[in-house]
Amino acid sequence: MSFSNLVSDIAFRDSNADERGSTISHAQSRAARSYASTTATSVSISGDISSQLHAGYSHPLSRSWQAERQLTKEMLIYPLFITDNPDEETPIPSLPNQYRRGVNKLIPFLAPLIRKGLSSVMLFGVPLHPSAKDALGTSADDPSGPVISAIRLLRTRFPKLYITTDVCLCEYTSHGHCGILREDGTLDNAQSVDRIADVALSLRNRRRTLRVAHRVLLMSYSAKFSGCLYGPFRDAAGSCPSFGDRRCYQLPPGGRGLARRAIVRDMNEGADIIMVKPASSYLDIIRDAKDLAQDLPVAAYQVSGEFAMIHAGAKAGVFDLKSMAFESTEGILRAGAGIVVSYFTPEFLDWL
Ligand SMILES: NCC(=O)CCC(=O)O
Ligand SMILES: [Zn+2]
Ligand SMILES: [Zn+2]
Repeated sequence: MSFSNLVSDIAFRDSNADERGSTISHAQSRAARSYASTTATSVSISGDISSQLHAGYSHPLSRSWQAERQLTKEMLIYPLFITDNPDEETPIPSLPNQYRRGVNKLIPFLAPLIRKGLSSVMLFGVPLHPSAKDALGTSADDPSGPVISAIRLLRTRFPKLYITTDVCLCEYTSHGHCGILREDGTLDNAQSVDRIADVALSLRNRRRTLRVAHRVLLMSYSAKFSGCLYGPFRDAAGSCPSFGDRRCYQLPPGGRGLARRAIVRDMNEGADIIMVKPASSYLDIIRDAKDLAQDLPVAAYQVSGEFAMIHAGAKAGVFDLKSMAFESTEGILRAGAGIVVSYFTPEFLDWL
């Protein structure tokens, strides 16, 4: 009889001990309870089993072993806002410690972070000149625009830095929506997808297709929910819609089924990474993504509103900033993410 058979046999006998009388030893009974409590939830167990869990949290190391995944520096992607004014460095009021920077400010800012272990950034373009915005988001693929200039610079100066770029039109459209609109103000999906694909190609220096451009990894914002949590980002990026909202092209917060369908669709279309955003209010969706896309890394974007809330809570004395930053991130990892896009990245590089 194998050990597990033996234990399950004991577990069975123990669970019926009240009626039949038990002859098993205390130690056996504990093993049996432990087995039963993890595998046979329908079996009711009498007696005090709480103390046997204590070993798991009585020591910092045994506590750390309880996590399937520990946060490491490599999991973090740091979002950056790049403006078209090369010398700019302006704090973003609603996004504590975050700045809009021009390309001339990037190297001095990033060099110390890279020394501390920063491995990846996500670039967002923030054109400040009103002339940079039109209905089609024409400047999104301007070769002299801020993002493409920043990519060139970072490639040269930090060859090991993993550069990711947001591909969207909202920073470049006069109406602030993420795609191309029809005359009645609704989103023209087919035209938008074509345009966004062109922008993606331009970020990869006009290779024929992204797939031909080897080593381009496609991270899909598969499960992007509409809602309140993007507010500070829109301040930062100047991408607030001038009318309406994004509810017709981002998921409704209650729409778990739609999110699951979007994840499966994107997986079938060849996404390399599935992203869920926001993160903390959508932990079930992160878990869904990990279950549905088992062979793909899952990323979670702890968005600007989540970051701002944690700062606001800490400032109000509700909790300690560092403890809360870790706790929220642990929740995101526990849900299933292996990559976290986070404005806390510079702090984590110090804390980890
Ligand atoms: N594509 C970028 C966003 O959707 C905004 C994220 C944020 O609010 O930080
Ligand atoms: Zn966006
Ligand atoms: Zn957008």
